[in-house]
Amino acid sequence: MTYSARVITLSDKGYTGQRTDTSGPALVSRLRELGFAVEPEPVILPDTSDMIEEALRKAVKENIALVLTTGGTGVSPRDVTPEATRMVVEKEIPGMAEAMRAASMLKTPHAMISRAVVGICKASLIVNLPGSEKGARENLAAIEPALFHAIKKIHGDPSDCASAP
Ligand SMILES: Nc1ncnc2c1ncn2[C@@H]1O[C@H](COP(=O)(O)OP(=O)(O)OP(=O)(O)O)[C@@H](O)[C@H]1O
Ligand SMILES: Nc1nc2c(c(=O)[nH]1)N[C@H]1C(S)=C(S)[C@@H](COP(=O)(O)O)O[C@H]1N2
Repeated sequence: MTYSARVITLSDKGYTGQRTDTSGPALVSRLRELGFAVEPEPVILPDTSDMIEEALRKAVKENIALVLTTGGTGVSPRDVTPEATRMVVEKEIPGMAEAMRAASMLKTPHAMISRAVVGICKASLIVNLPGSEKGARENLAAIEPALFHAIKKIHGDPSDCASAP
């Protein structure tokens, strides 16, 4: 089974062309390696709550199985990705967000600043990742071991959890 995926980059500088978005393309590339049918171009938006919420709802409506966001998880005044994500998700998966922070703390103490949220809306798993390419890659790597199992369960796989790889 091939699952669909979309990457959404949240970056004021990326949106206005002041910075080249390398985090979005890095995530697209990793998702492709993992076997997702991922759209080649990341969606780039500014750190604006309404626009983020709208983009997430659109992805849910289109039944995108995995939506990765990168950026806006920190504590800068304009960082609103977790709040916008919470407006959309019906269930949070705190363990996945905690796993990302725990693994990231082994890389940098700044990891504790990320307020990333992971949650589900209908058939979509939404994962917030930090903005830097390094942070985005490392956080995704932390949840990769449970990613397909989570997505299969979201899509109603009735198999026994204990027997799943
Ligand atoms: N989309 C991106 N691609 C590449 N590097 C990024 C991206 N977003 C952030 N970074 C890097 O991560 C660092 C921390 O990200 P953060 O979002 O706090 O920066 P920022 O300058 O507030 O970004 P922005 O104004 O674009 O939202 C940035 O200084 C930059 O080096
Ligand atoms: N694994 C990992 N997690 C990380 C980082 C990193 O380099 N590696 N960067 C941290 C930093 S510096 C910040 S400010 C927060 C939030 O980043 P964001 O505001 O760009 O989303 O993510 C953190 N999480």
